[in-house]
Amino acid sequence: MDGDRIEATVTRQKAAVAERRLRFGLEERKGALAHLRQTIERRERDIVEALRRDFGKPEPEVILTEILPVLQEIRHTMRHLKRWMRERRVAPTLATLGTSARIRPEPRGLCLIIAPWNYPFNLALGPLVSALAAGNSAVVKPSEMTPATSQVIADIIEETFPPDLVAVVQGGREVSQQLLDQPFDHIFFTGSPEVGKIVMAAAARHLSSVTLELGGKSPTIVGPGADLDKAARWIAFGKFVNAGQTCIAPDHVFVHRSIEARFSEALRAAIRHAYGADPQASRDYARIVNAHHAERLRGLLQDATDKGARISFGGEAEGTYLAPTLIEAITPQMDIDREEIFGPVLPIMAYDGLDEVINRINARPKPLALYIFEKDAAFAEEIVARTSSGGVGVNLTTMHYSHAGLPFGGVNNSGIGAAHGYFGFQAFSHVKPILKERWSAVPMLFPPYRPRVERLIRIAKRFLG
Ligand SMILES: NC(=O)c1ccc[n+]([C@@H]2O[C@H](COP(=O)([O-])OP(=O)(O)OC[C@H]3O[C@@H](n4cnc5c(N)ncnc54)[C@H](O)[C@@H]3O)[C@@H](O)[C@H]2O)c1
Repeated sequence: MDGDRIEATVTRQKAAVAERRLRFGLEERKGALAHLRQTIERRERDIVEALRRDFGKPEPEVILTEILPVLQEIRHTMRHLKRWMRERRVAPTLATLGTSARIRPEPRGLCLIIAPWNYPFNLALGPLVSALAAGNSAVVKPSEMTPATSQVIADIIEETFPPDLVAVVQGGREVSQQLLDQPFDHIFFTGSPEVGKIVMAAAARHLSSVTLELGGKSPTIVGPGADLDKAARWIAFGKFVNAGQTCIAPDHVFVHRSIEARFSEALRAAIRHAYGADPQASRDYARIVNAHHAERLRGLLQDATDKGARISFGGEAEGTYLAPTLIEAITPQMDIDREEIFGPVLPIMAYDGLDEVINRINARPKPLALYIFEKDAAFAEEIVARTSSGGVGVNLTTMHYSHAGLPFGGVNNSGIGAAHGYFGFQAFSHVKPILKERWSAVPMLFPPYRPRVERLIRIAKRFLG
């Protein structure tokens, strides 16, 4: 799409924003969400097929990780929207006696949603649910790396919404940057921390508010008292679902030295159980999104093994296939220890004392997720208290994403703001305080400051300050 068409799309939406404030109430928003749900359900086959074409995503995985989360977001939002939209009365404080106060969530207005390629359907339409729930219009920019899915998203939106409410703009970096030149009221970006910084700098030009859902290296700690089979199953799922291309995948594992060998064995068994002896032949194992990323991952493995790391499981690669891979003897000199892996390669590092692990985590940018496996609750509590991360999973991985009542997001390098349910609604709303005068005494303190007024001001300071 060229710059003029982008500008025309944005101008048309902008013109409709003011008028929509009056007529896009609870029923209209619920109607829009119900309509979106119907189109998604009708187009389910096309969605499954597009994701298979884009990166061989197994159908059950498409349903579990792409379609279900969006439908769940719609269901949860429709059920609670009335309450979320309600104005909240606030009791007067002593200083504001004689007034009535309320807080009214209002649409931010014109929103831009930029999505990544790894869950291209879920991460484009999930935020759109929250944007519509909060009464906004939106331009959605899906990822150029998943063209078939981006086209299905465009078709679904065209079928469901007038373009002055929701429009899709397809394209890559240049198109994204042209969009970022426009004066959006809010930008909801999901992607890498590097591009997140570009988005935030662009947002600063218009002082657009931002929600940034970013990535990073999410650590996993397996304590000496962990249920090893359970830990292995959850870690294998979280790491190898979508062939590791998951923002909240365990990036690497710290395992207590006393159980290292047993954990490693349990993890291999869990991988074999999920994907068989030859994962390349499994219909349940996805591919790397494209040749560039497959090459990047092979490069990470090569760099690590050149510098002394040992592949203890997997490692086979062909085209965009990369086997579930376990790698050991990682050192800080290796790229794999610095970069977000974002693929099916899991470094396993033995540790002796918890301080060592916590110091390593705290020396790095704050992760999006942190996982702890241990039966002793105090062990997990200590880690939670001494580290900062977007979210925490105890004795599970990735599932905190699916809890509609929890905020989902990162902290600093892993993100700013939160998504999902009420928190997504809030991200796309401005909470506006409205204070109305009834019989306030404050005008008694207005100038001219005669001695009596000054005395009153001093009394006010004594009693209210
Ligand atoms: N926090 C989350 O919810 C979440 C979810 C999924 C992925 N991620 C993160 O996303 C990253 C992987 O996704 P990706 O590779 O698609 O991310 P990316 O940052 O490369 O791209 C994301 C989007 O930004 C656009 N873009 C790319 N370069 C741009 C530029 N210079 N200027 C403006 N726009 C640009 C792309 O077209 C795409 O639509 C990983 O870091 C992962 O952890 C985070």
